[in-house]
Amino acid sequence: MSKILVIDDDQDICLLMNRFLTKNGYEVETAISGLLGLKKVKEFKPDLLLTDFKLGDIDGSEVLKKAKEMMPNLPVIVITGYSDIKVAINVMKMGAFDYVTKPLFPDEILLNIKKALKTETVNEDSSKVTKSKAKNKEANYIFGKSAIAKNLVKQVNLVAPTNFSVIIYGESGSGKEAIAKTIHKKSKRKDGPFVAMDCGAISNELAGSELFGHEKGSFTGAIQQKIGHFELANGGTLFLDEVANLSYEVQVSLLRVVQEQKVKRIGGNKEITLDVRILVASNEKLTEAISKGKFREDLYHRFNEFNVEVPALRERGNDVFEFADYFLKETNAELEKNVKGFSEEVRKHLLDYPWYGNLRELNNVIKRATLLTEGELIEAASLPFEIVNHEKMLFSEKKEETDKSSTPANTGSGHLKMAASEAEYQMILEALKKVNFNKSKAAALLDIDRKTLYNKMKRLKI
Ligand SMILES: Nc1ncnc2c1ncn2[C@@H]1O[C@H](COP(=O)(O)OP(=O)(O)OP(=O)(O)O)[C@@H](O)[C@H]1O
Repeated sequence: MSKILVIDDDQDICLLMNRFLTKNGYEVETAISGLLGLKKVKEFKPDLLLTDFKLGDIDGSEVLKKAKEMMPNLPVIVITGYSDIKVAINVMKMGAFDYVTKPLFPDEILLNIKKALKTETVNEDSSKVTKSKAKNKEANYIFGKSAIAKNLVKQVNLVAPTNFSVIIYGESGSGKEAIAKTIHKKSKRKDGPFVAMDCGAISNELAGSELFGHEKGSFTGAIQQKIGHFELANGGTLFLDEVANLSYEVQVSLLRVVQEQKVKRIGGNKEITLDVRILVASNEKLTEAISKGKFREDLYHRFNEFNVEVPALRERGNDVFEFADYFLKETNAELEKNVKGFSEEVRKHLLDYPWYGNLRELNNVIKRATLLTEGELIEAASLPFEIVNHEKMLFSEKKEETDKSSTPANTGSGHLKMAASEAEYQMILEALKKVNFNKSKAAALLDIDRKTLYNKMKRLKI
């Protein structure tokens, strides 16, 4: 029976999740603060951690970091509000398995939990699993038809058959790992292992032994021999995601291993000869990391035999529909549903929204919308408020900025009614944002009843 720890400062959510997950066959523990939660990570040793981001004491990123220090392979799902999508992107960079947005839908959480528990982490015997997963993904890989996508395909096809190291740049969630897998699958090494390591998620102390392995007893805590990722990837490809996060000392050892194509486990004497192709990814330019003193220039030159830019989803134009159809098909299969497509209004939002979290965000939005859809088409009502209203919210943010620099004297004249509506619009939007778009809470904050709030939102087209 898998063990799940739920951390949420809302007692009711803890209670509900406990009941729901227990009913679904999990052993559950809950904690109502970050610090209590961390104590339970140590004692309960969960197989999965589900944590809210906004906790009473420390925040979700702190919980994630500390929990990963204690249990590096623990999958962590973080709960955020949709208005905090940038928070979600950051926790993903820090090694969260996934994020879910509020309001919570138990079925969606269950789906994520099952996926997280099924995904095997790279360890001594998992290189085969990684191999077969890469095969599946390649069959379903969507390239898109936009000019920018065609250019990406050209670059991938060009570099894949060579033995070049490649730096893959791209925003979070844009598909860097998917590109790395594709390069591997199109290379002569395709029958060898593809091993991925997320350098953003791992502490400095552990990064060395994850990469190079260690012998039993080589340091306190090394209770067993560990085979490093280089050895696991021998004969295949090693993908180092967020490579600029490795400490300077680890970078020194990494350079030596890459240059000599030989590795010694920490505390060991035997040299193991390697044949490993290295692909790395970063969402900041490594040249910038060099100028900040975060990344070694010699290592950069080793890796920079070729580089590939994965475009942001917002730059791919109509490709968004191809991805959306693909994610819908996948979700239909997963949920045994038969949602046929998207309404015209939804298609418009898919195209207009800036997708800060790229393909990962699109995938999550489509999953939830599919779950909520009972008819044949996904309608705008199943999309998050922030996506449907993003233009208004952008406008309100811009307006806030201009308002800060304006004085009553220079704001010009206007109609009194318009000014009153505008003020009302701003106050309602602010209140909604403050309470994560919970309408009951927003009504309480504004000291009006829910019905009045609904009417005003309708009139003001919020
Ligand atoms: N071309 C593609 N076709 C279908 N799905 C894709 C494609 N590229 C990426 N995905 C999906 O989008 C999600 C994000 O992709 P991926 O993990 O490769 O992004 P990333 O840039 O490596 O993210 P991060 O910056 O967080 O490491 C994954 O669920 C992946 O399966």
